[in-house]
Amino acid sequence: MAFSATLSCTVFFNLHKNRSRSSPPPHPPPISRQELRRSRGGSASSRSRSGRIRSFGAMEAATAEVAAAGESGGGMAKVPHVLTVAGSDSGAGAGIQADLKACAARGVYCSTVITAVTAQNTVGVQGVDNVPEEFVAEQLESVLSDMQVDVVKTGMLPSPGIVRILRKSLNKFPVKALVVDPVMVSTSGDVLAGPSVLDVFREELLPLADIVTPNLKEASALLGGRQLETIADMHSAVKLLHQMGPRHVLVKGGDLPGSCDAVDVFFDGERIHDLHAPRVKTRNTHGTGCTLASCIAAELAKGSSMLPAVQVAKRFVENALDYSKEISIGKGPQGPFDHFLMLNRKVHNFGKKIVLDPSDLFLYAVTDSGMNRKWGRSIEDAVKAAIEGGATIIQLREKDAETRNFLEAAKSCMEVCHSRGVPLLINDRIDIALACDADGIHVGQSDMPVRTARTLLGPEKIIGVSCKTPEQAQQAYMDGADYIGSGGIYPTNTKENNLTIGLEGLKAVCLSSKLPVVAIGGIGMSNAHAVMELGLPNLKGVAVVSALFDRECISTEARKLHEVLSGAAPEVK
Ligand SMILES: Cc1ncc(COP(=O)(O)OP(=O)(O)O)c(N)n1
Ligand SMILES: Cc1nc(C(=O)O)sc1CCOP(=O)(O)O
Ligand SMILES: [Mg+2]
Repeated sequence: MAFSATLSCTVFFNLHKNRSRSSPPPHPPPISRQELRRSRGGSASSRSRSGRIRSFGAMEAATAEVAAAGESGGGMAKVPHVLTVAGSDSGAGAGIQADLKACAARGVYCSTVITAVTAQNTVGVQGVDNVPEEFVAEQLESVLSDMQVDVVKTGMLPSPGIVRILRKSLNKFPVKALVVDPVMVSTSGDVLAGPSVLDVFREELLPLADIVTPNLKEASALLGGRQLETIADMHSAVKLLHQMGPRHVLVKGGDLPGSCDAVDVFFDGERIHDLHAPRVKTRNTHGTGCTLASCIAAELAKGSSMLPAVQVAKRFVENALDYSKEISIGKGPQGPFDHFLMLNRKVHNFGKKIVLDPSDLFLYAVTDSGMNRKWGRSIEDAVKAAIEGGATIIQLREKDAETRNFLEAAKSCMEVCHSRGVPLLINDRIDIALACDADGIHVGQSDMPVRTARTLLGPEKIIGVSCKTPEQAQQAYMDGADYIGSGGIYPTNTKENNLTIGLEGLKAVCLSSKLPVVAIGGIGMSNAHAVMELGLPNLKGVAVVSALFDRECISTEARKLHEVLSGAAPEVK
């Protein structure tokens, strides 16, 4: 493997070195089979007519090595692979860049054949430079001759010649599916493929397509300027487009006037499906067409059939738009969205606090639904009062709450906590933590294992784990927990059948782990000082339930406890 990687880099470097943007060399014909054969067995590189060095010998050797490893069952797995044949968008919202991001987000490898380079931003398209047709052919040959492409997805095909070249390549190197996004006009209204392309597009490409995905304007152009203003018009359009040869048609109704849903119409040659989705209100829609088509291609590459592929792709785009509503890139009317935001919300962070500061454990307030009910308080009001009194971190421990109520309360508490700069953790329920985008969770020894929780939550979330023994404390560190909750320090009525480990047990846990520790169980005004007096460097605070929430005035109790912990006031008996 390492050997092939070295050779591949050499090939890239040699080609790259010899291509200067300022003085483009005359383009040589695509690599011929003969040329490849000539170079076999000979030197590791050969000089083409343009003077560029091509390391065909090296490339062949590398290919042979990989093929041999595959044949010998060397544990190599075929990765689903989409090749996008499209234009580059310098603003990276659409085109090749959107295709790469969409495929990566869907877990599919994406190679690229660039047909044109656009100078583009959120305002519009400032310039277009088509890649010479021979060089589009060369890119196609390079990828398709080597890389086991499953699905080809097309975007901007700016000249009839490029469409013909693509058709020839597809005849030479058949793939499982062809997804055609007939990009003609950019979202800003700039023309990316003129009327001269339309005929050859209809005649040469659509008959090969497994699906074509025009928006209303593109469908209208393909149908000779037919007016498409209603869903009934879209129904006629899909049938007419189907007669041009593609096996499936998806006409996207995003621009349909007066509809509150985004309705796309799908036709498989037999049945029409109206695919409804709620319209996401956002400025960040640049690149949705490219992304949708790439996601369809990605799902097909994974082995999906067409309708499920379209449905998954639609949901992905909706989700990405929804998650990206708040982002602002560029000054123009239409911004790009973020394909990875739903995976990496915390990377963006939007100014929120994300990692645990050990001093956050100082006065750790853990809620209890029974106590709030008893005192007639909402969880949100209880949390507000605890923070007002000085709580430094909140855990929602709602053992008997119904899921939907818990989630709604958790969302409100997130607002309360974040507006006050206090982290919010969820006890036990990773589903709730994910759904409300909490700062993390607290798990016990019989809850979800820390490693699994980490995989689900990602590297930025806080994970606390309960430990009663030194062994558990060592394991918590190895599993990647952020802190330890250790108890019960004293007997408690809040948690049934809880083992009391005492101050000695707490000391043993603290000494056997490098993690910050918070003490819990039966702690209140009368004994908090004794706990902190142990003076262990990683003992960072106390966690309390009843001492705050089973009292008449939560904020007053929190304030008094804070003072005791700070050593600013004498112990209250
Ligand atoms: C800070 C803190 N420490 C310990 C616990 C107890 O968690 P667990 O052992 O999972 O028990 P339950 O709270 O789920 O009953 C905690 N919640 N918080
Ligand atoms: C939730 C919890 N965990 C404990 C442990 O020992 O791990 S003791 C406990 C209950 C703590 O409630 P109070 O502050 O009312 O005693
Ligand atoms: Mg638990």
